[in-house]
Amino acid sequence: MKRIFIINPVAGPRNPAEMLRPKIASAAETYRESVEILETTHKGHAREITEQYAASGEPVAVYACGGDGTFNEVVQAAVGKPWVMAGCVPCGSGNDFVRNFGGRDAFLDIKSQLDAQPCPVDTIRTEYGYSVAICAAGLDAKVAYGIPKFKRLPGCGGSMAYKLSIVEVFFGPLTSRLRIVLDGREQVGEYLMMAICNGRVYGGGYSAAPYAMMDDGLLDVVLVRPIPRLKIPGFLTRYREGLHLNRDGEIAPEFQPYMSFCRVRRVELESLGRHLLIVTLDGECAPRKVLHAEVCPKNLTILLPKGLAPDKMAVKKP
Ligand SMILES: Nc1ncnc2c1ncn2[C@@H]1O[C@H](COP(=O)(O)OP(=O)(O)OP(=O)(O)O)[C@@H](O)[C@H]1O
Repeated sequence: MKRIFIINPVAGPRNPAEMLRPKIASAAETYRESVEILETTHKGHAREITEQYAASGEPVAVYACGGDGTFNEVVQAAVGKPWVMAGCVPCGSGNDFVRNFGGRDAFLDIKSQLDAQPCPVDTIRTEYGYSVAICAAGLDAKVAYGIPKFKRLPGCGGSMAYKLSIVEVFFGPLTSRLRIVLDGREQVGEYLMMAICNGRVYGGGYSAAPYAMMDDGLLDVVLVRPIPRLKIPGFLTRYREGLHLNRDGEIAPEFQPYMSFCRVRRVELESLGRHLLIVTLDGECAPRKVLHAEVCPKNLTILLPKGLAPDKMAVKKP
C-alpha cells in the first residue's frame, strides 16, 4: 500500500517539513514501505493530491502533516472511499482532531503511524463540506472568526489577537435568534452557542461532548441559551473541562437553567435575526444563514497509530 505524507509548510509556528522529512525518511527505511513525502504549495492542494491518489482506486494511506485545516482537506477527498485512509501528523497550532485520542504524542511517532490501524468513523455532512469532529456556532465561533483580523495588526501575536477578539465579541450582541430542528422537532429561540458533535473536543481543548463516540451513528448536540454576561467566564471554564454532562447525557445541575443536550442524526439551524451566524466546521469559520448537518455513519476511514490506549479514544478500539 502507498503511504503519502502531505506536509503543509505554513501550518504551525514554523515549517514542519524540517522536522518531519528526516523522521519520515528514517522510519520508512526500517519499514521498507512505499512512502512519498509531498509539500503543499497552496490552500486546497492537500485535497487535490488526495483526490489524485484516490482516483486510482488502489488502497492508499494519506497523512495530513499540519493542523486541522490540512487534515480537513484530506478528509473532504477521502469520505465515501474506504480505500483512502486519512491519517494526521499534528504540526499545526491547534490540532483539535488528535485531542479526541489523547493528544499529539502518539500521532507524532512516525513508526506507529506507519503501523496505524484503519478505523471507520462517522462524519457530519453539511452543505459546506464534511466535518469529522465538531460543527459549532455562536459565541465561541465568533471569537475564533475575529482572530485573523486582529492578527493582521502590527505587533499583534496569536494570544493578543485572541484576547482582542474576546473583548470585541463581549461588547457586541452575544446571542442569536435561531430556528433549530433536531430530527424533525422544531424549536425557535435565543441562543448563546451550540455544538454539533461527532468528536469530543474543539476550539483548542473545549470538551463540548465528553462522551461522544465517533462511530455510534449519532451526533451529540449541546445547546446553550442566554447566560448573564458576568457568569459567562465561569461557565466557559467548566464547559471547557466537560463538567456540564455525565455519561448518560444528563446535564449537571448548575448548567440546567442554560443548557440542553440530545443525541440525534440530523440538525438544521437557521438564523432568524439581522446578523448571520458564525459557524465553524472543525475550526474553519464563516458567516452563514443556515446549516444542515447530518451524520454519515462510518463513511470515513481514519488511521489511528498503533498502541493508542482504548480508554482515551472517541471510537471503539478497532
Ligand atoms: N502551501 C500552502 N500555502 C498556504 N496555505 C496553505 C498551504 N497548504 C495548506 N494551506 C492552508 O493553510 C491553512 C492553515 O493550515 P492548518 O489549519 O493545517 O494549520 P494551523 O492553522 O497551524 O493549525 P490548526 O488549524 O490546527 O490550528 C489551512 O486553511 C490550509 O488549507
